[in-house]
Amino acid sequence: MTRLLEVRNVSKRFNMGGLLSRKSVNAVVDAGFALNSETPEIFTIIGESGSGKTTLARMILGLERPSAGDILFDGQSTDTVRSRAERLAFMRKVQPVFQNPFETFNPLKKVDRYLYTSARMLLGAKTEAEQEKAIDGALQKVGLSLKEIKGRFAHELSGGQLQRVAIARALITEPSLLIADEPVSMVDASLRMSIVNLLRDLRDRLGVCVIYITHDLATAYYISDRLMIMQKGYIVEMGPARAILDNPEHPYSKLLKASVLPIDDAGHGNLEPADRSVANAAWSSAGSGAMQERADGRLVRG
Ligand SMILES: Nc1ncnc2c1ncn2[C@@H]1O[C@H](COP(=O)(O)OP(=O)(O)OP(=O)(O)O)[C@@H](O)[C@H]1O
Repeated sequence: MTRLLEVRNVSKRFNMGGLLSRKSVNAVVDAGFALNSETPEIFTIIGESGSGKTTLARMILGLERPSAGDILFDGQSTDTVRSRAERLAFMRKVQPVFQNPFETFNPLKKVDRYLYTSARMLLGAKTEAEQEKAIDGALQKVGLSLKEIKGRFAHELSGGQLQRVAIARALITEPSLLIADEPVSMVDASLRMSIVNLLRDLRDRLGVCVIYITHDLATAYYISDRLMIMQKGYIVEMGPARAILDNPEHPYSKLLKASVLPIDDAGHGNLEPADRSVANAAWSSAGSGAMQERADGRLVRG
Protein backbone atom coordinates (compact mmCIF):
# COMPACT_ATOMS: atom_id res chain seq x y z
CA MET A 1 0.00 0.00 0.00
CA THR A 2 1.35 3.44 -0.93
CA ARG A 3 1.21 6.05 1.75
CA LEU A 4 -0.09 9.43 0.63
CA LEU A 5 0.41 11.00 4.03
CA GLU A 6 2.10 9.75 7.14
CA VAL A 7 2.06 11.67 10.40
CA ARG A 8 4.65 10.11 12.70
CA ASN A 9 4.71 10.93 16.41
CA VAL A 10 4.12 14.59 15.75
CA SER A 11 4.00 17.11 18.58
CA LYS A 12 3.76 20.87 18.66
CA ARG A 13 4.59 23.01 21.64
CA PHE A 14 4.07 26.75 21.50
CA ASN A 15 6.29 28.80 23.78
CA MET A 16 4.94 32.15 24.86
CA GLY A 17 5.85 35.03 27.06
CA GLY A 18 9.19 36.57 27.91
CA LEU A 19 12.16 35.19 29.81
CA LEU A 20 10.56 35.79 33.21
CA SER A 21 7.06 34.62 32.42
CA ARG A 22 7.66 31.74 30.08
CA LYS A 23 4.61 29.62 29.33
CA SER A 24 4.08 26.83 26.89
CA VAL A 25 1.11 25.04 25.35
CA ASN A 26 1.26 21.47 24.10
CA ALA A 27 -1.09 21.99 21.16
CA VAL A 28 -0.50 18.52 19.66
CA VAL A 29 1.04 15.57 21.49
CA ASP A 30 2.50 12.52 19.74
CA ALA A 31 -0.05 12.38 16.92
CA GLY A 32 0.18 9.56 14.40
CA PHE A 33 -1.96 8.41 11.49
CA ALA A 34 -1.63 7.64 7.79
CA LEU A 35 -3.69 8.01 4.61
CA ASN A 36 -3.21 5.69 1.66
CA SER A 37 -3.19 6.70 -1.99
CA GLU A 38 -5.18 3.70 -3.19
CA THR A 39 -8.18 4.28 -0.95
CA PRO A 40 -9.27 7.91 -1.10
CA GLU A 41 -11.16 8.67 2.08
CA ILE A 42 -12.66 11.36 4.21
CA PHE A 43 -10.59 11.36 7.36
CA THR A 44 -12.26 13.51 9.96
CA ILE A 45 -10.58 15.21 12.88
CA ILE A 46 -13.04 16.16 15.57
CA GLY A 47 -12.67 17.75 18.97
CA GLU A 48 -13.60 20.72 21.07
CA SER A 49 -12.10 24.15 20.55
CA GLY A 50 -8.40 24.19 21.41
CA SER A 51 -7.90 20.43 21.02
CA GLY A 52 -5.17 20.92 18.40
CA LYS A 53 -7.03 20.23 15.14
CA THR A 54 -5.96 23.38 13.30
CA THR A 55 -2.39 23.16 14.55
CA LEU A 56 -2.15 19.62 13.20
CA ALA A 57 -3.62 20.76 9.86
CA ARG A 58 -1.19 23.67 9.67
CA MET A 59 1.73 21.32 10.27
CA ILE A 60 0.53 19.03 7.46
CA LEU A 61 0.23 22.05 5.18
CA GLY A 62 3.79 23.06 6.07
CA LEU A 63 2.61 26.32 7.66
CA GLU A 64 3.92 25.30 11.06
CA ARG A 65 6.93 23.11 11.90
CA PRO A 66 6.46 20.22 14.31
CA SER A 67 8.43 20.45 17.56
CA ALA A 68 8.93 16.68 17.30
CA GLY A 69 8.09 13.90 14.88
CA ASP A 70 7.87 13.81 11.13
CA ILE A 71 5.25 14.33 8.43
CA LEU A 72 5.74 12.53 5.14
CA PHE A 73 3.83 13.29 1.97
CA ASP A 74 4.29 10.82 -0.89
CA GLY A 75 7.14 9.37 1.16
CA GLN A 76 9.01 12.66 1.45
CA SER A 77 9.39 14.51 4.72
CA THR A 78 7.65 17.88 4.48
CA ASP A 79 10.58 19.26 6.46
CA THR A 80 12.74 18.85 3.36
CA VAL A 81 10.42 21.07 1.29
CA ARG A 82 12.60 24.16 1.26
CA SER A 83 13.04 25.80 -2.14
CA ARG A 84 10.28 27.77 -3.84
CA ALA A 85 9.99 25.13 -6.57
CA GLU A 86 9.60 22.35 -3.98
CA ARG A 87 7.05 24.40 -2.08
CA LEU A 88 4.99 25.02 -5.25
CA ALA A 89 5.15 21.32 -6.17
CA PHE A 90 3.92 20.44 -2.67
CA MET A 91 1.12 23.02 -2.83
CA ARG A 92 -0.09 21.56 -6.11
CA LYS A 93 -0.77 18.28 -4.31
CA VAL A 94 -1.95 19.46 -0.90
CA GLN A 95 -4.51 22.23 -0.80
CA PRO A 96 -6.36 23.92 2.06
CA VAL A 97 -9.99 25.01 2.26
CA PHE A 98 -10.52 27.44 5.10
CA GLN A 99 -13.42 28.09 7.41
CA ASN A 100 -14.71 31.45 6.39
CA PRO A 101 -15.09 32.08 2.66
CA PHE A 102 -15.81 35.77 3.37
CA GLU A 103 -12.35 36.06 4.93
CA THR A 104 -10.66 33.98 2.24
CA PHE A 105 -11.69 36.49 -0.41
CA ASN A 106 -10.80 40.17 -0.15
CA PRO A 107 -14.09 42.10 -0.58
CA LEU A 108 -12.40 44.60 -2.91
CA LYS A 109 -11.09 41.95 -5.27
CA LYS A 110 -13.12 40.01 -7.85
CA VAL A 111 -13.23 36.38 -6.81
CA ASP A 112 -12.11 35.12 -10.22
CA ARG A 113 -8.73 36.86 -9.69
CA TYR A 114 -7.90 34.27 -7.01
CA LEU A 115 -8.61 31.51 -9.49
CA TYR A 116 -6.48 33.10 -12.22
CA THR A 117 -3.63 33.52 -9.73
CA SER A 118 -3.78 29.85 -8.72
CA ALA A 119 -3.92 28.73 -12.36
CA ARG A 120 -0.93 30.94 -13.21
CA MET A 121 1.25 30.53 -10.13
CA LEU A 122 0.53 27.00 -9.00
CA LEU A 123 -0.50 25.24 -12.16
CA GLY A 124 1.87 27.21 -14.39
CA ALA A 125 -0.84 27.89 -17.00
CA LYS A 126 0.69 30.61 -19.19
CA THR A 127 -1.99 31.83 -21.57
CA GLU A 128 -5.38 33.19 -20.57
CA ALA A 129 -7.05 30.41 -22.55
CA GLU A 130 -5.12 27.75 -20.59
CA GLN A 131 -5.96 29.44 -17.32
CA GLU A 132 -9.64 29.70 -18.16
CA LYS A 133 -9.80 26.07 -19.19
CA ALA A 134 -8.33 24.98 -15.83
CA ILE A 135 -10.52 27.40 -13.87
CA ASP A 136 -13.72 26.46 -15.63
CA GLY A 137 -12.88 22.76 -15.22
CA ALA A 138 -12.41 23.24 -11.47
CA LEU A 139 -15.61 25.28 -11.15
CA GLN A 140 -17.59 22.64 -13.05
CA LYS A 141 -16.43 20.09 -10.46
CA VAL A 142 -18.19 22.10 -7.76
CA GLY A 143 -21.32 22.79 -9.81
CA LEU A 144 -20.38 26.30 -11.00
CA SER A 145 -18.88 27.79 -14.15
CA LEU A 146 -16.48 30.62 -14.91
CA LYS A 147 -19.28 32.43 -16.76
CA GLU A 148 -21.36 32.49 -13.56
CA ILE A 149 -18.72 33.98 -11.30
CA LYS A 150 -16.56 36.06 -13.65
CA GLY A 151 -16.28 39.69 -12.58
CA ARG A 152 -18.20 39.19 -9.35
CA PHE A 153 -17.19 40.25 -5.86
CA ALA A 154 -17.52 38.08 -2.74
CA HIS A 155 -20.59 39.97 -1.47
CA GLU A 156 -22.39 39.21 -4.73
CA LEU A 157 -22.26 35.47 -4.03
CA SER A 158 -23.93 33.45 -1.27
CA GLY A 159 -21.81 31.86 1.47
CA GLY A 160 -22.42 28.46 -0.10
CA GLN A 161 -21.40 29.66 -3.57
CA LEU A 162 -18.35 31.36 -2.17
CA GLN A 163 -17.26 28.22 -0.33
CA ARG A 164 -17.70 26.32 -3.61
CA VAL A 165 -15.44 28.86 -5.32
CA ALA A 166 -12.89 28.37 -2.52
CA ILE A 167 -13.04 24.62 -3.07
CA ALA A 168 -12.75 25.11 -6.85
CA ARG A 169 -9.65 27.24 -6.29
CA ALA A 170 -8.17 24.38 -4.30
CA LEU A 171 -9.02 21.94 -7.11
CA ILE A 172 -7.31 23.83 -9.94
CA THR A 173 -4.07 21.91 -9.47
CA GLU A 174 -5.89 18.57 -9.15
CA PRO A 175 -4.51 17.93 -5.65
CA SER A 176 -4.49 14.50 -4.07
CA LEU A 177 -5.22 15.86 -0.58
CA LEU A 178 -7.63 18.58 0.53
CA ILE A 179 -7.45 19.85 4.08
CA ALA A 180 -10.81 21.40 4.89
CA ASP A 181 -10.74 23.18 8.26
CA GLU A 182 -14.33 23.76 9.43
CA PRO A 183 -15.48 24.35 5.84
CA VAL A 184 -19.18 24.52 6.72
CA SER A 185 -19.23 26.31 10.05
CA MET A 186 -19.73 29.75 8.45
CA VAL A 187 -22.15 28.54 5.82
CA ASP A 188 -25.94 28.73 6.33
CA ALA A 189 -27.33 25.56 7.89
CA SER A 190 -29.50 25.02 4.81
CA LEU A 191 -26.43 24.97 2.55
CA ARG A 192 -24.11 22.96 4.76
CA MET A 193 -25.11 19.58 3.51
CA SER A 194 -24.52 20.61 -0.10
CA ILE A 195 -20.89 21.48 0.75
CA VAL A 196 -20.48 18.30 2.79
CA ASN A 197 -21.94 16.27 -0.07
CA LEU A 198 -19.55 18.01 -2.43
CA LEU A 199 -16.57 16.82 -0.38
CA ARG A 200 -17.93 13.30 -0.58
CA ASP A 201 -18.38 13.65 -4.33
CA LEU A 202 -14.80 14.82 -4.75
CA ARG A 203 -13.64 11.69 -2.96
CA ASP A 204 -15.84 9.44 -5.10
CA ARG A 205 -15.50 11.11 -8.51
CA LEU A 206 -11.97 12.49 -8.38
CA GLY A 207 -10.31 10.18 -5.85
CA VAL A 208 -9.28 13.12 -3.65
CA CYS A 209 -8.45 12.35 -0.02
CA VAL A 210 -10.04 14.85 2.35
CA ILE A 211 -9.02 15.71 5.89
CA TYR A 212 -12.22 17.19 7.26
CA ILE A 213 -11.84 19.15 10.47
CA THR A 214 -14.97 19.90 12.42
CA HIS A 215 -16.69 20.31 15.77
CA ASP A 216 -19.77 18.80 14.29
CA LEU A 217 -20.52 15.13 14.89
CA ALA A 218 -23.58 15.10 12.66
CA THR A 219 -21.78 15.98 9.42
CA ALA A 220 -18.82 13.88 10.56
CA TYR A 221 -21.10 10.86 10.88
CA TYR A 222 -22.64 11.59 7.53
CA ILE A 223 -19.48 11.70 5.39
CA SER A 224 -16.47 10.29 7.23
CA ASP A 225 -14.74 7.02 6.48
CA ARG A 226 -12.43 7.29 9.46
CA LEU A 227 -12.53 9.54 12.43
CA MET A 228 -9.96 10.80 14.89
CA ILE A 229 -11.08 12.40 18.13
CA MET A 230 -8.69 14.86 19.79
CA GLN A 231 -8.73 16.18 23.31
CA LYS A 232 -6.20 18.67 24.66
CA GLY A 233 -3.73 17.83 21.90
CA TYR A 234 -4.00 14.06 22.34
CA ILE A 235 -5.67 11.65 19.95
CA VAL A 236 -8.04 9.74 22.23
CA GLU A 237 -9.82 7.52 19.71
CA MET A 238 -9.34 6.77 16.03
CA GLY A 239 -10.82 4.33 13.55
CA PRO A 240 -13.91 3.59 11.43
CA ALA A 241 -16.17 6.63 11.79
CA ARG A 242 -19.56 5.02 12.20
CA ALA A 243 -18.29 2.36 14.62
CA ILE A 244 -16.81 5.07 16.82
CA LEU A 245 -19.79 7.39 16.67
CA ASP A 246 -22.29 4.57 17.18
CA ASN A 247 -20.32 3.13 20.03
CA PRO A 248 -17.60 5.45 21.36
CA GLU A 249 -15.20 3.88 23.85
CA HIS A 250 -13.03 6.62 25.27
CA PRO A 251 -14.77 8.63 28.03
CA TYR A 252 -14.19 11.86 26.16
CA SER A 253 -15.66 10.42 22.94
CA LYS A 254 -18.71 9.23 24.90
CA LEU A 255 -19.20 12.62 26.45
CA LEU A 256 -18.70 14.36 23.14
CA LYS A 257 -21.41 12.22 21.60
CA ALA A 258 -23.72 12.75 24.55
CA SER A 259 -23.37 16.50 24.18
CA VAL A 260 -24.78 16.73 20.67
CA LEU A 261 -28.08 16.15 18.99
CA PRO A 262 -29.00 12.61 17.98
CA ILE A 263 -27.07 11.37 14.98
CA ASP A 264 -30.39 10.93 13.15
CA ASP A 265 -30.34 14.70 12.70
CA ALA A 266 -27.40 14.44 10.29
CA GLY A 267 -28.37 15.93 6.98
CA HIS A 268 -31.32 17.89 8.32
CA GLY A 269 -29.47 21.12 8.77
CA ASN A 270 -29.78 21.25 12.55
CA LEU A 271 -26.20 20.68 13.53
CA GLU A 272 -25.62 22.71 16.66
CA PRO A 273 -24.53 20.91 19.82
CA ALA A 274 -27.39 20.71 22.30
CA ASP A 275 -25.32 20.96 25.43
CA ARG A 276 -21.66 21.88 25.32
CA SER A 277 -21.30 21.68 29.07
CA VAL A 278 -21.24 17.86 29.01
CA ALA A 279 -18.33 17.79 26.62
CA ASN A 280 -16.65 20.60 28.49
CA ALA A 281 -16.78 18.51 31.65
CA ALA A 282 -14.73 15.85 29.91
CA TRP A 283 -11.86 18.28 29.45
CA SER A 284 -10.59 17.33 32.82
CA SER A 285 -10.26 13.66 31.87
CA ALA A 286 -7.61 13.91 29.12
CA GLY A 287 -5.65 10.67 29.25
CA SER A 288 -2.04 10.23 28.32
CA GLY A 289 -1.87 6.43 28.39
CA ALA A 290 -0.88 4.39 25.34
CA MET A 291 -3.18 3.76 22.38
CA GLN A 292 -4.67 0.27 22.44
CA GLU A 293 -5.99 -1.54 19.38
CA ARG A 294 -9.48 -3.08 19.35
CA ALA A 295 -10.81 -5.94 17.20
CA ASP A 296 -12.71 -3.54 14.90
CA GLY A 297 -9.47 -1.72 14.05
CA ARG A 298 -10.03 1.33 16.22
CA LEU A 299 -7.37 2.71 18.50
CA VAL A 300 -8.39 3.97 21.92
CA ARG A 301 -6.19 5.78 24.42
CA GLY A 302 -5.97 3.92 27.69
N1 LIG B 1 0.45 30.38 17.32
C1 LIG B 1 0.09 29.96 18.53
N2 LIG B 1 0.73 30.40 19.63
C2 LIG B 1 0.39 29.98 20.85
N3 LIG B 1 -0.57 29.07 21.10
C3 LIG B 1 -1.24 28.59 20.05
C4 LIG B 1 -0.95 29.00 18.72
N4 LIG B 1 -1.79 28.34 17.88
C5 LIG B 1 -2.56 27.55 18.65
N5 LIG B 1 -2.23 27.70 19.96
C6 LIG B 1 -2.83 26.99 21.09
O1 LIG B 1 -2.76 25.60 20.81
C7 LIG B 1 -3.93 24.93 21.26
C8 LIG B 1 -4.59 24.23 20.10
O2 LIG B 1 -5.12 25.20 19.22
P1 LIG B 1 -5.81 24.83 17.84
O3 LIG B 1 -6.18 26.11 17.16
O4 LIG B 1 -4.94 23.90 17.09
O5 LIG B 1 -7.11 24.06 18.32
P2 LIG B 1 -8.42 23.69 17.51
O6 LIG B 1 -8.83 22.34 17.96
O7 LIG B 1 -8.19 23.87 16.05
O8 LIG B 1 -9.46 24.78 18.02
P3 LIG B 1 -10.66 25.48 17.22
O9 LIG B 1 -11.65 24.40 16.98
O10 LIG B 1 -11.14 26.54 18.15
O11 LIG B 1 -10.09 26.03 15.94
C9 LIG B 1 -4.80 26.00 21.91
O12 LIG B 1 -4.54 26.00 23.30
C10 LIG B 1 -4.30 27.29 21.28
O13 LIG B 1 -4.51 28.38 22.13
